[in-house]
Amino acid sequence: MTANRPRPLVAGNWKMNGLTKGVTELDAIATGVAAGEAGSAEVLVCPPFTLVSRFAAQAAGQHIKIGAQDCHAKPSGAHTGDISAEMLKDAGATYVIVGHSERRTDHGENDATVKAKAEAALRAGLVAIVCIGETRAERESGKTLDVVGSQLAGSLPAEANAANTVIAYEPVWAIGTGLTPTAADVKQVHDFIRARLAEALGEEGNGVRILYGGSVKPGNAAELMGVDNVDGALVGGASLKAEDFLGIASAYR
Ligand SMILES: O=C(CO)COP(=O)(O)O
Repeated sequence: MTANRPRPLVAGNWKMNGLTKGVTELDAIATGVAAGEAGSAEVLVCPPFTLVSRFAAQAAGQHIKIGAQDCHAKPSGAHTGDISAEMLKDAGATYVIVGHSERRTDHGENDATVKAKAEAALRAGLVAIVCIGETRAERESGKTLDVVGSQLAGSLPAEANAANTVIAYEPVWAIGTGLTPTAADVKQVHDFIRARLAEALGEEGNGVRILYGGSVKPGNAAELMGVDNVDGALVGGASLKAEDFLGIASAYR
C-alpha cells in the first residue's frame, strides 16, 4: 500500500439503466453507507440524467454523493438534447464522468472532446472523473501504456488538481465481460498513471485518485482495491444492486 493514500472513492455508473423506482436501491445504498459498510470510502452514484435531480434530493443529508455520466463542454446554448455541467451542478450533482469508453465509441469522443468536457466540469464546480483505458487489440499488441499515457495527456483538464479531478482506468475489454486484468497488470498501469500525474502536476499528482473499473464485483474488489495506487473503483453492472455495490465498498470497511 502507498503511504498517504487519498480517501478512496467507490463510484457507481448506472449507464442507461434506472427508473424512478431506483430510489429504493439508492436508499438501501445510503442505509448501508450510514451503517459503516463502506468504511472510509466516499460513495458516489451516477444515475442517468433523468434521475440526477431526484437522487440528489433523496441523498441530501446522507453520506453519499450523486454524479452524472457526461456533460457538454459549453455552459448553455443551441445544443439539442445536451446537458451542461452547470445544469448538473444546479440539479445537485457534485461529480461527472467524462470520456467513458462507451461515449468515446458510441459518440466519437476523442481526447480533445473529453478534455473540454472535463474543463467544463471544473468550470461548473464539479469533480471530473476522466476515463481512460486500452482495447483488447491494444493490450495484445503491447500498446497499453502508450495508449493510456496519450489518453491521459490529451484528456487531463488544464486546471486539474487532487480535489477536482479523478482518473478512472477502465480497460475496454474488461467492461461488462467478467474479465479483469491481473493485480500485477493493474499495478503496472496505475503506477504508470501515478508517475505521469506527478510529472504533470507535481506533488498534487500524488493526491489525485485513480480508480479501477471493469468487472469489479464483491468477490474481486478486495484484491483489486488492495493494489498500490488503486484509490477506489468505478463500477458498472454491480452498482445497480445495493447489496453488490455495498459488497464492493466493504473492501474499505
Ligand atoms: O464501465 C464500467 C464503469 O464505468 C464498468 O462496467 P462493469 O462494472 O459493468 O464492467
